[in-house]
This record gives sequence, structure tokens and C-alpha cells, in this order.
Amino acid sequence: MRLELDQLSARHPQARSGQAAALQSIDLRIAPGEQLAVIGPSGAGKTTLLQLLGCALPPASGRLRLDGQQPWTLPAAQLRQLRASLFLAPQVPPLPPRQRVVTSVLAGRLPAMGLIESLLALFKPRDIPAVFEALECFDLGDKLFQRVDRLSGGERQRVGLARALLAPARLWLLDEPLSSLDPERSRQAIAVLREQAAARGVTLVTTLHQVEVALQQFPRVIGMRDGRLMFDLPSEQVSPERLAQLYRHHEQELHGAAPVDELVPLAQAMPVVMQCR
Ligand SMILES: Nc1ncnc2c1ncn2[C@@H]1O[C@H](COP(=O)(O)OP(=O)(O)OP(=O)(O)O)[C@@H](O)[C@H]1O
Repeated sequence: MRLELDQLSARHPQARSGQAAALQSIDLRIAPGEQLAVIGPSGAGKTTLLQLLGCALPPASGRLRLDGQQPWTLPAAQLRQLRASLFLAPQVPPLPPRQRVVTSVLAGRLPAMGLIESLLALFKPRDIPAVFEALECFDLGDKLFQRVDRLSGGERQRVGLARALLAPARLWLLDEPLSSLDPERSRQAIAVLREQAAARGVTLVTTLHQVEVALQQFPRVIGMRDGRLMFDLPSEQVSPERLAQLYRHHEQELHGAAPVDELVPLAQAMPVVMQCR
């Protein structure tokens, strides 16, 4: 899917009057099948950008086009159809706790189903082999019939990502898809998502707190701060100086938590009082 944003601004309906717009004057072009990561400190507007691209939030001003269509000018039926071609994965996937994993993953197909078909799918899951295959990509094949509330946080997050592989979407919008995953699982999940998106010609836009993952695994990286685009560059051109500027006063978010093996000697070197804090 091709994305075009011109001088786009957006504000949340619940925002206080006088609060700055969550997105301000964004100009952006994303070609069909492109893959990019959006980074920036907390509150930069990354999630809001995904909500806007996912037609969950209308622009306050400016123009948004998805494959040449302006979503918010479309009749309701056409807007529904367009939304069915988008997959928006929130940071915490909304998985009903008592549901089986198989049903949760199949929910990725719901936007493209009619009401009766989707109700039937709730009671009698169809195409179980496709669900198994999607789960296997994330090492979760053995959880097919597990209840969602018996999964760990990281497993739930991967179930939420496996949904993308079932969704009949041309645009994947992933909000912090790695927030509950350890580094090895993170690498694996991103590799699967990138590979599968490329195989299907899907456009992939993901927000990431892990700056190194964004730079190492994505060809294009966008830096956001205070609702604005600070840079939009091939990842190899994102210099340490640019990152330092992007995360100024939020340095701890840039460097993230130190790996455990680095923390242990540091903790041992500290006086006991400091270790207790
Ligand atoms: N539902 C909401 N109502 C009002 N303001 C909101 C809402 N959601 C976000 N905001 C505000 O919009 C701005 C952008 O928030 P957003 O969640 O897009 O940032 P972010 O970069 O995704 O942050 P994080 O990395 O912490 O998830 C922030 O100032 C935030 O306070």
C-alpha cells in the first residue's frame, strides 16, 4: 500500500484544550512494500502516527492518502473496506483471556469477514493448519489450543503478531511489537515479520523503543519528537549525533536498560545502600 501524508496534523479527541497537537505538519511518503521503523522518545507521537495511518484517528488538518484514497472522505462502506486492508497491532494485543489461541489468531481475519461468518468462526475455528503455521513462525505451535490467560506476556505479544500473518492486509502497523520480548525473541520476531511482509508485498511500519534493532534491521528509520518528524533517513545515515539530538533529555530511553551481564559487576561494585535503592 502506498502512503502519502501532506502537512498532516492530528489531535486526540480527549486532549486538553491548549495541549499541543500530537502530530504536527507531517510530510511523509511510503512506497508499496516498504519497511520502516519509527523511533523517538516517549510522547513523541509514534503511536498517534500509527493510529492515523490505521484510520483510527482522523487528521485535524492536512491530507492523508492510502493508495490514492483519502479515507475520511469515503462513504462508510468504502472506509470499512479500506480498514479491512490494514492491520494495526497495538502494543498490548486485545486478546480475550478465556479464548483459545487458535481463535485469537483467526481474529486477524475478522475485518474481512461478514457478520455471520465471523460469528461462526468464534464457535468453530476454520483453517487451523494456517493458524498453526503462523504460530510456528513465532515458536508457538504447541500453544494452538492453549487458553490466552495461560500464556506469558511475551507469548501473548507473539500471538498478537501471528495474527498479522492471517490478516488479509496490505499494510501492517505494529506498535512496539517487541516490548515484552527478550533480545533473541525480538530478533526472531522482526526477521519473521520482515520476511513475511516482503513475501506478501505488504508495507510495514513499526514503532520501536529499541533503537539498535531499528538501525540494524530496518532499511529506513524515521525519528519523531514532539509530534514532528526530526529525520527520515536510510538507517546507515542515522548518526550518533542525530540520535543524541532526538533523545535529548531522554537519554535513558536511547540507551535502554543495560544488559544483565553488564549490570551485575556494576551492582557488585556499588555500596550496599545503593544496591537497595
Ligand atoms: N488518548 C489520548 N488523549 C489525549 N492525549 C493523548 C492520548 N494519547 C496520546 N496522547 C498525547 O499525544 C502525544 C503523543 O502520544 P503518543 O502515544 O503518540 O506518543 P508515543 O511516541 O507513542 O509515546 P510512547 O513511546 O510512550 O508510547 C503525547 O503528548 C500524549 O500525551
